[in-house]
Amino acid sequence: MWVTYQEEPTEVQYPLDSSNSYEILDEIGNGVSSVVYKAKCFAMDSTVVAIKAVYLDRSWWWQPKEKLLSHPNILNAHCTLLVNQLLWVVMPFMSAGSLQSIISSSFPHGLSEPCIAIILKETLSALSYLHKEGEFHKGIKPSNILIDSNGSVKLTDHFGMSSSSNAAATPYWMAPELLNSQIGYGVKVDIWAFGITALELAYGRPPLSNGPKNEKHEQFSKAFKDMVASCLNQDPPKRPSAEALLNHSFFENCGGSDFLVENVLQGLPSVEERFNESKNGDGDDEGGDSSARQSVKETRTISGWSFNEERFELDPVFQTESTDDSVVKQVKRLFGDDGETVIIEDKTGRKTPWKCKWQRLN
Ligand SMILES: Nc1ncnc2c1ncn2[C@@H]1O[C@H](COP(=O)(O)OP(=O)(O)OP(=O)(O)O)[C@@H](O)[C@H]1O
Repeated sequence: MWVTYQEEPTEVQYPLDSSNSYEILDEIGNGVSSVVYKAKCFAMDSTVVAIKAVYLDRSWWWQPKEKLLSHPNILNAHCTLLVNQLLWVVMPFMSAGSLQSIISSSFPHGLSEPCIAIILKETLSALSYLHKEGEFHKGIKPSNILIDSNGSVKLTDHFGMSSSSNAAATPYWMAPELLNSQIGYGVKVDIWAFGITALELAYGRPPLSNGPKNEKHEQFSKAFKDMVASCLNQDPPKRPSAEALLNHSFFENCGGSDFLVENVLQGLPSVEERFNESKNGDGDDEGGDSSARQSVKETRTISGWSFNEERFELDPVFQTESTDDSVVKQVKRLFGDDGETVIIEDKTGRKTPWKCKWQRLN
């Protein structure tokens, strides 16, 4: 049974009859296993909603969770319904769309620090709540942070994410421990992904993605660099909790939603215009990690990324300390032989080429 997360227990029940109650208006985004539409709900005075249509056959990691979550920075579904082979997640329409779509359309070199601070603080509030509830998100990235026309920030896509599978995680935002089957992982994978998200908001692209090298790091404050560095600690227990991060000096004197409206949302094309532009443009899609399909020229190690605060970039060198041949085989399978481009294919058939290098340490 699929269980819907609700904003508050409410008397208003969105209709579960797809054919007569909703009219699809526009496609506004897509992900690995879903398409997102802007739609109208007739039974609710033609309220505009977003419908995420999830292909159940491509979503092996989706697992319903029987828990009611309620937090101002978490976007909850109005209802979910089954339409042919699709699961429709009907949710409030966040008219400014995701940060991924905002950045790729209008801020290709990233946002200013005061804007980043507001967005990240709201995201942290949601994360701190989720972690206290014993949940973790595992999909923290700009395409899962949505903004409304009034500048409110909400985290989405926690619906049914399985905490027992790492399949849902996407390469750029994946914490090192998710790549090592021998060690466990927990809520700190969200803190790692939060750190990568911070870098993406600052640079306009996640570290290691394709594109011209951005030298913007000179301009970042010490507080920002320190905050990001703490999230990108290779040792999960050493990463701060979401709650502790909320008290970081980077978030002191943080502005409010009006500041985002003035400095980010004004003049922004509509979410549907942006989506059409991205479809007609250079092939960059809304999935947020499409450039992962290009080869990544850096080197990696199985123990993860090493973060260099001074240079403010990740040194992606994968290494394995294991003498166990099966681990080495797994590394080879994932990363190929030294210097090779390997194609990682997930169960949805999505292929991601990585140019990688790995070395055995012992
Ligand atoms: N409630 C919403 N309101 C407005 N726009 C939305 C809403 N939900 C999603 N979108 C838009 O649709 C795009 C794709 O969303 P989706 O959740 O499918 O992306 P994703 O997180 O990249 O995919 P995946 O879940 O496969 O990783 C978002 O980047 C955003 O622009």
